Amino acid sequence: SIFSWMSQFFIVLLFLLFIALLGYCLYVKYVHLKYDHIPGPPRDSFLFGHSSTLVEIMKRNGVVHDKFLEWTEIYGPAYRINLLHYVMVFVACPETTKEMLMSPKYTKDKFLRDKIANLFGQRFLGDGLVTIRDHDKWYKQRRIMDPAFSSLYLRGLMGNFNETAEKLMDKLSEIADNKTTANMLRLVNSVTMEIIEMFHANTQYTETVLKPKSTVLLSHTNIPEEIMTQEDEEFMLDNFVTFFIAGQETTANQLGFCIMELARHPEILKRARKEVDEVIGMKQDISYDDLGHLGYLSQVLKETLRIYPTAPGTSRDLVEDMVIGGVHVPKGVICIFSSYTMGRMEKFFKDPLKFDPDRFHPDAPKPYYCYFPFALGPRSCLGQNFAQMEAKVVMAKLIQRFDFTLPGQSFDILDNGTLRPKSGVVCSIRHRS
Ligand code: HEM
Repeated sequence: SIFSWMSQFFIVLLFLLFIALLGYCLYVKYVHLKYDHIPGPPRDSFLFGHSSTLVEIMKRNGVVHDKFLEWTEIYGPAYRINLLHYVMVFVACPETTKEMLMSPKYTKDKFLRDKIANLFGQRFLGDGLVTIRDHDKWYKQRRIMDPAFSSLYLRGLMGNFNETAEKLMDKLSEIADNKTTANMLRLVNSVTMEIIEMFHANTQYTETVLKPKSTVLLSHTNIPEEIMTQEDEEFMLDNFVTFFIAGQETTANQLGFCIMELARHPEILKRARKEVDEVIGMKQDISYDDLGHLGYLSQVLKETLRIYPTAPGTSRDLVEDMVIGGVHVPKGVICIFSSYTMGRMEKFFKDPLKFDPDRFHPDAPKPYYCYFPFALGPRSCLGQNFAQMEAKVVMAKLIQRFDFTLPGQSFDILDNGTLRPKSGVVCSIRHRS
């Protein structure tokens, strides 16, 4: 009858599923055998590895990176975590960081980008420049984008940076007059949002990037006209989205943390203010050359990203066996590089939780592959200079005109993939006396 036929069918199906599951479990076991010599915390479960510890931290709005830091301190510069048949190795070894990030051989890993993007951050959705993995395709596109971030173009954006930051100053002026408080994180978010919109609308940029046959483009990149295709243009449109995600919040969050730390450290604020007064004085418009003279403010911004790297790390596929920090790591794992972890290790930065911009004094030794808030090497941040110019203009104007204090709030981090100040940095604002 049809019933016995169906029950037979289900029995066979169940049997096949059982075999498939068994096969998969054996494969997971094989993966464990292959990589378990790499030190690491005990697994929560055979199949799901360490994920329940991490999910639990995320559920209570904790910072997973603090767990990664703790594990690095316990298990050393190459430790392992598992999820299903995937193995991730967290690297806190400067030599390996140098070797893997500086070479195009180690491509961005597929797994983290495709499958659990939410676990480690959702900032790099889409098929834009951040997420593309194929080296040749990426290289071609990056060469097309580069001129839009050249110092020539960035110089031309100073007017926009000033104008947008000026709007924030108007709002702050009103807040100071009314003696109310300001959610600084929200306010700087509207600045970075407006700037990135402006950047997209900017005709020079549109011409450079979207009109492939423009002479500007060709002279800057030496790309023969005929290799620009319809597909390239679509790709560039994807990058609009990417730039929003990669560039807007990361910069706003950096500004938020920076304001938070300056409000917390009046002596550092005082030093930054002295420099701003010397370089800019009472001037309203900040010039490109002024930015070059704001050395201490640059140090403050760098130190902000050491403790609070708003895009905390990056990852690569290990395509060949390697010895990392004395541990033999067979190829096939995903290597995770965390500027958050390395930036907070006593081994690399003495008294790591102390906010001290002098670590980045021009005479101080440069951090050796243990500080990379914009990643490193060929896949490093394209918007780094853009972001730091923007941040400097906003900070310089703020310091020039206002006093700000934090009336009793937390300094906690909210980890949403990108890191941001949990409290929103609510400040009392006064006109400078
Ligand atoms: C403080 C602000 C910023 C921080 C901390 C930051 C950080 C980073 C990091 C860590 C990466 C590497 C990502 C990865 O390996 O997956 C990256 C890539 C990238 N960022 Fe930024 N970023 C910032 C601002 C910006 C801005 C303002 C833009 C654009 C206007 C931008 C555009 C990009 C692009 C296009 C890439 C991909 C580069 C490539 O792979 O060729 N970023 N950024």
